[in-house]
Order: sequence, then structure tokens, then C-alpha cells
Amino acid sequence: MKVYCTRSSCPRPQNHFADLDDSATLKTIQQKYCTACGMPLILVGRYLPLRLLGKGGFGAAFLARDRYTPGMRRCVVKQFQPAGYLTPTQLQIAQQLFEREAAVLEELGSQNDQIPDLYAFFELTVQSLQPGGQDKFFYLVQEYIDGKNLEEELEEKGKFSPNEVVEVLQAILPVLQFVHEHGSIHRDIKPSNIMRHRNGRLYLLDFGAVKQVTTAATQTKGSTGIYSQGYAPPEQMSGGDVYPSTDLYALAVTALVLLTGKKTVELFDVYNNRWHWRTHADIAPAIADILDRMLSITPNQRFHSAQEVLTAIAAATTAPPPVTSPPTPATVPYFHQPAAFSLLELLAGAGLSGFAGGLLAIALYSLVQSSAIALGVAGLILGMLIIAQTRRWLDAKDILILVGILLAIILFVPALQSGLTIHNILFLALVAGAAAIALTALFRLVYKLLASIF
Ligand SMILES: Nc1ncnc2c1ncn2[C@@H]1O[C@H](COP(=O)(O)OP(=O)(O)OP(=O)(O)O)[C@@H](O)[C@H]1O
Repeated sequence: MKVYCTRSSCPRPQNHFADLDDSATLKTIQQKYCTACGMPLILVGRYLPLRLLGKGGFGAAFLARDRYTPGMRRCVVKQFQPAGYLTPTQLQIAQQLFEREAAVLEELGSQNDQIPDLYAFFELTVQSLQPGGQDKFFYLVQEYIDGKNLEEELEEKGKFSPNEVVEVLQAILPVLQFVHEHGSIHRDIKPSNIMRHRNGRLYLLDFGAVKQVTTAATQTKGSTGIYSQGYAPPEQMSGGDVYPSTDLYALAVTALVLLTGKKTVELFDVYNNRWHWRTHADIAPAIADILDRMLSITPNQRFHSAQEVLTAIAAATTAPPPVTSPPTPATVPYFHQPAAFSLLELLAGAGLSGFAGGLLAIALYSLVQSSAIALGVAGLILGMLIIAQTRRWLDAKDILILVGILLAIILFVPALQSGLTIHNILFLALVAGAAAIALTALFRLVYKLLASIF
């Protein structure tokens, strides 16, 4: 098993322990130490970091496993590890922010299912790499959100459609309303801090910069300077007080970036001190007006609460529907709407599913010697695979793994080969995959034609 060392200065953080592949040893072993720097690897005897997820302003995030849960639950271990030189005061503020992230997560995460839960918060003192010294590390363990953040989605599939952006707003505004009602301001809303779980649900991450409204008055202005350039409004950049509308501004910038696929600097007209974005996006004027109001330079010209924005969006998107018509996308709860598929994603999923279906049909025919039953059962499983993909329970990567497993089983068990050569098996499965791609493309074309007619 691979275990990742969390000491930032470790020269070789990747460790490999063959004995931990045995689940009994994994559950009972006392501790393991980094072979390069001697750092204890099993954090508080419980969490095993597997790999680095990324480094942020105040630390690193690791994907980890909790060895005290039956399924070795995945979790995210965040370590406080400020980058660059900080004065003792700045260091203390940074440490307070990290502790605040834990406190806020504990309170908010347990009450809102779009904020990760806090599992643990602890500190660790270890021997420093300098002789005689000691290093102190702070850790926060939270729920792992299995998905992609919106920055990654944007990189992968390109700009979002206006509907997708409205869905993001409708999913995140209630979370912001909840955060604000609990006396906090997030202060770091941006695409990389919004994560879409594989089931379609959007989560708000990274409460490290969160500021309690109640303590705002006692904070020295400009003392922390925690914000993301381009997303933070003027009052935050200048170190002034922050408000719920500070988060609304950043959410609107997030919407512009998703909608246009452009960087914030490309959308802000410094000369006139205003956002210049409408020419880059084709969105309903009523929604564009809402975004522009959220982007007002002065906080009191923006909406005052997330709920106000939600109400404005509902008014802008809900045309009075006929009584019998299905709900419009805007009124369907967001979690029933997994993200739209790109054409490539759709065809790759279809091809892989078709390939898997072909392999299954061959294996089933060997067992039952009836082409009707073999094709019927393979078709049924293929249908289930397609449904699982459209609901985003499985993605193309999962189907690829399934194909690999099926192929390995069929290649190693001659009784499942229906008397065919390996070449023929592969050829037939490829034909099934190609047929699935062709059918999907045809359906999509017909669907688009019908949609454009009606
Ligand atoms: N609960 C989580 N579940 C899954 N991935 C997470 C979770 N929290 C953070 N990540 C991922 O870990 C990576 C690092 O996150 P982190 O919050 O430390 O920094 P960041 O958001 O990239 O930067 P910054 O702190 O400057 O905003 C990011 O890619 C983020 O998407």
C-alpha cells in the first residue's frame, strides 16, 4: 500500500509498504514512519494519506483512508502549512483561520448536505529535520467529495451553457443563504471551491477564509488579506468590512467565468472600472441584469441576500407554464439534474458500453447456448449500464475498468469464449461498440432535428 508523507519538506514523500496490503496488518499495526524523513505516517493512529490532492494558500490537501471504518472510508486530510515567509502575527492569523475552518465546518457541515462534514481536527508535534528541533502540524479531516470542481469541469468541457450556469447559481445560493444566516461570510467563492459530486450535487468547499460576521468589528482592517484575485470585490481587496453581498459578487464573477470560459482579467474593464462581459455570452437579458447587479462596485447596490437573488432568478426564469406541462429546468431541484454530457463523453460511454455488451453476449452464449437469451440478458445489462451513466452513478472510466475485467475473465476462461478465437472475440466486441456509437449519434441527431422543429 502506498502512504504519502505529509511533511512538506520531505524529499521522498511516496512510501510503499507491502505488509499494509494485508487488511489484518493494516487494521492492527501501531504506526509506520516515512522511510525518507521519519515522519509518522498514520495520523493519530487512524488516517492514512494516500496522495496529494493539491496545495492551497494555507496548506496542502491529501486524499486519505480512515482505517477505523469498515470500508476504509475515503476522506480529505488538510494540513496547515503556510507558503512563503510570514511574520509571527501573520502566522498566528493564518493558524486562527485554519482553526476557524474546522470550527465552521463542524457547525455548518453537520447541518447542510452541500458542505463537507468535519471528521477530526488535531495537531501533531514531531521531531524536526533540524537536529534538536520540533515541528508542529495542524490537521483537519473532512468528508471527501468524489467529483470534480467547476474549474476542472471548465478546463475539460469548455464554457457552460446559460442553463448550466443558472443551475449552479440555484444550487449554491441556498448554501450561501445558509452560511450567511449562521453569521459567516465565505469570502473565497470561485470555481475551484465549488465541487460537483459524481451524483450531480454541488458542494461549497474551502471555509479557510471564512469570516464570522460577529468578529468583523474586532478584526484589524486588512489584517488577513485572504481572497482570490479577480473574484473579490473592492471592499474585500481594500481590507474593509465584508458582507453577504461580498460573496454574491464573487459568485457572479464565478458565473461569468463559467459562462464565457475567460479569465477574470479579460472580463474586467480597468479603464472604466466595470465588468465588460455581455458581448462574450449569450444569456437572457433578465439573468444578465441580475448578474450585473450582483457585480455592482458598491456593496449596497447589490442584492442584500442570497435569497433575494434566488427570488429574482425564479422570476426571470419561470414563465407561467400551462397546467399540464412538466416543470421547467429552473424549477426542478438541482440534484435531480446531473451535469449535461459533452458529445465526446456521450459517444465514449456508448462505445465502451457497447463493447462491454458484446463481451457479455459472447460469455453468456457460451453458458446458455441460446443466442436469444444471451442477447436479451446482455441487452438488459447494457441498458442498466446506460442508465447508470446517465444518472452519473458510473462514468466512462468505470466502464473502462469493467471492460478490462470482463476481457480478462473471458481471455483466461476458454469456456466463456463460445469457441471463438481471441481475434474474433475482440472483433465482435468492437463491432458492438461501433454499433452503439453509431446508434447513439443517430439518436442524438434525430433528437436535435426534432428539437429544432418543435
Ligand atoms: N472535501 C474535499 N473533497 C474532495 N476534494 C477536495 C476537498 N477539499 C479540497 N479538495 C481538493 O483539494 C485540492 C486542494 O484544495 P485546497 O482547499 O487545499 O486548496 P485550493 O482550493 O486549491 O486553493 P486555495 O486554498 O488557495 O483556495 C483542490 O483541488 C480541491 O478541489
